[in-house]
Amino acid sequence: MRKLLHFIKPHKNMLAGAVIFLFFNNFTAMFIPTLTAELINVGVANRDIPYIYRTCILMLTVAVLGGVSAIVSAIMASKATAGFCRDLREAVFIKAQQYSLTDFQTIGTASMITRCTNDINIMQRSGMMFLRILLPAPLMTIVGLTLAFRTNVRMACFFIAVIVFFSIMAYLIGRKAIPLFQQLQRRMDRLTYVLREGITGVRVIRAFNREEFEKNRFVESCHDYREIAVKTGRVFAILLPSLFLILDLSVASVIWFGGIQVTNGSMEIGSIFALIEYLTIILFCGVMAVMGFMEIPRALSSAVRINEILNLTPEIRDEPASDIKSNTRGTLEFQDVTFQYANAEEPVLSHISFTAKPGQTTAIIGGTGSGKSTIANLIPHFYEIHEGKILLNGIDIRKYPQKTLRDRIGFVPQKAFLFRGTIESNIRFGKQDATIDEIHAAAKVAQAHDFIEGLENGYQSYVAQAGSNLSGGQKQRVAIARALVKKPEVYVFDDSFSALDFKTDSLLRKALKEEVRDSALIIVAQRISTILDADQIIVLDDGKVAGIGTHGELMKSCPIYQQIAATQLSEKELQGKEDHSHEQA
Ligand SMILES: Nc1ncnc2c1ncn2[C@@H]1O[C@H](COP(=O)(O)OP(=O)(O)OP(=O)(O)O)[C@@H](O)[C@H]1O
Repeated sequence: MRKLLHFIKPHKNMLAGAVIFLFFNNFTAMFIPTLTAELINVGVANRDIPYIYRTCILMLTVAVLGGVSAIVSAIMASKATAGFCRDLREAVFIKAQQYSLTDFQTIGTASMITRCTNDINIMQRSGMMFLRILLPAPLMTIVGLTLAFRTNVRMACFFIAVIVFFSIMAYLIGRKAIPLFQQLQRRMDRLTYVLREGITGVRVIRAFNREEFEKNRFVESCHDYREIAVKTGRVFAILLPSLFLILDLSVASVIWFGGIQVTNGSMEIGSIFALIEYLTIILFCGVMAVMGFMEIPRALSSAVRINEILNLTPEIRDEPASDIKSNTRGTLEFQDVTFQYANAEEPVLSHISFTAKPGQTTAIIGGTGSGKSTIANLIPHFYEIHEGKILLNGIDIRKYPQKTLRDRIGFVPQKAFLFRGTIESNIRFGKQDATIDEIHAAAKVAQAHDFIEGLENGYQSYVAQAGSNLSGGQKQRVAIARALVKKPEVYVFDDSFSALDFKTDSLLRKALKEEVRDSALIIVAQRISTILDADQIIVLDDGKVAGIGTHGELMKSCPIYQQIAATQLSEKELQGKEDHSHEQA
C-alpha cells in the first residue's frame, strides 16, 4: 500500500487545504447551535433587541463562512482525488507498457482494463467519501460532545450512551453488509465479463445461432447479481431507518428530559435547541460514516488489484545502458533456441537454429500450432527465452534496450491491428516523422496505394476502432505499409498475407523483394505459394526444425514439406517449381 500512498504526495497541499476547510466548515456547523442557544437564553429572555440583531448578523456571517469553506473544501478534495487517480492511471498504463506478453497473460487483458478504469474510479469515490465523511465524523463527535458537556453534563452523558448504542448497531449491521458488498463486486465482475463476450463476439454468436444460449447466460448473471443486490438493499432497508430511528428517539428524549430540567430551572430553554442540534449533527455524521465505511472493503480490494499491477516486476527489463556497436546490418540468428510458455508444461520450440541474412527471404512453414508465430514473437523480444540465443548482427537481443531492438524490426502481427484515426495516421505509426512521399511509397509496396486512393478521402479516410471498417486484406496491407515505412533491418511478417488474393500476394512479394534489399525478410506462412521463391524455408513440426532449404531441396529431402506441397500445389506447379529450383541451384 505504501506504493499507493506515494501517489498522494504530490497532492498533499490540496488535501491539507481540503481537510482544513472541511474542519472549519464543521466547526461553523457546531457554532451555530451555540449562537442559537445564546440568542434565546440571553437575547429573547431579556428582550435585548440589539443583542438579538448582533447575534443574528454573527450567525449569518458564520453560516456564509461555513458555506464558502464547504465549497472550497469540496473543490480541493475533488482536485486532490482526481489528480491522484489521474497519476495512478498514468502509472498503471506506463507499467503495462513495460510488461512482456507473459506478464499480460498473468494478469489478463480484460482485468487490466477493469483495474485501470473501474477500480481506480472506486478508489476515487472512496477517497472523496473518506475525506468528506469518514474523516470529519470523529472530530464532529468530539467537538459535539465537548459543547454538550459545556451545556449540560447529564445530557452529555446521555449522548455518550446513545453514541455507544448507535455504534454497536452500526457494527452489527455493517458486519452483515460488508461481505455482501464484496460478493456484489465479484458478481459485477462476472456480469461485465459475460456482457463483454456477448458484445465483442456478436458475429460468432449470430453465425452459430447461439443468441438464446448467450441470452440465458447473461440473464443468469443478472439474476445472480440481483439476488445479492436485493440482500444488500434489505440490509440498507433495515440499516438506515434503524439509525434514523435511534436519532429521532434520542432527540425526543432530549426534548423530554430537557423539558423536565427547564421546568426545574436547572437548564435554560435555548440550551435544549443547542443540544438537539449537537446530537443531530453527531448522529447524522455517524449515519454517513457508516455508509462510507461500507465502501472501505471495496476500495481496499480495488487498491490490492491496482497494487498487483504496480508491483509486478516486468519479466523483460533492459540491461544497464551499453553501447550497441556492430558493423553488420540485418543479420538475425537463432542459436539452439528452446522456449516454453510460462503456463505450459512442455517447450513449444526445441533447439531452433537458423540464420536470416540481409537481402534474403527466410520463410517459416508448418502445421497449425507448430510454433511459427512463437518464433516471430521471440524476434522483437516479446517473450524471454531461457535456453539458446537470438542474435541481431552478432549481438544477443537481450543486450539491446527494447526500444533500440524494436526500432530495427518491422513487425506485422498475425492479426492486423489498426488504431482509430486515419489511414495516414496508421501508416505513420511506423515512423512519426515520415514524409507524405515515404507514406505513399510504403503503401505502394504494400499494394495498398490504389485501394486507399479509391476511398473518398484517400489517405485521410477514417479508420474505426481496430480497423473494423476495413476488410481483412485492406487491414493487412495498411499494417504492412506501417512496417515498411520504418525501413527496418529485419522484417517479420507473421502470416500477414493470408487475407490477400493470390495476385495481390504475388505483386506484394515482388515489390517487397525489390524494396528491402539490405534487410532480412522473415515470412511466416500457411500458404506454400507465398514462400516458393524464398531463399530458405524452415519447416517446423511440433516445435522442431524438420528441414531447412529451398523449395527444391526440401521437395527432395523433407517428407513433411512434401506433404504440405502435395496438399497445396497442383501437379503442374510442383513440376514447374522443382525445375525452377534446379536452375537456381
Ligand atoms: N500465449 C501462449 N501461452 C501458452 N501457450 C501458447 C501461447 N501461444 C501459443 N501457445 C501454444 O504454443 C503452440 C504454438 O503456437 P503458435 O501460435 O506459435 O503456432 P503456429 O504455428 O503459429 O500456429 P498457427 O499456424 O495456427 O498460427 C500451440 O500449441 C499453442 O497452443
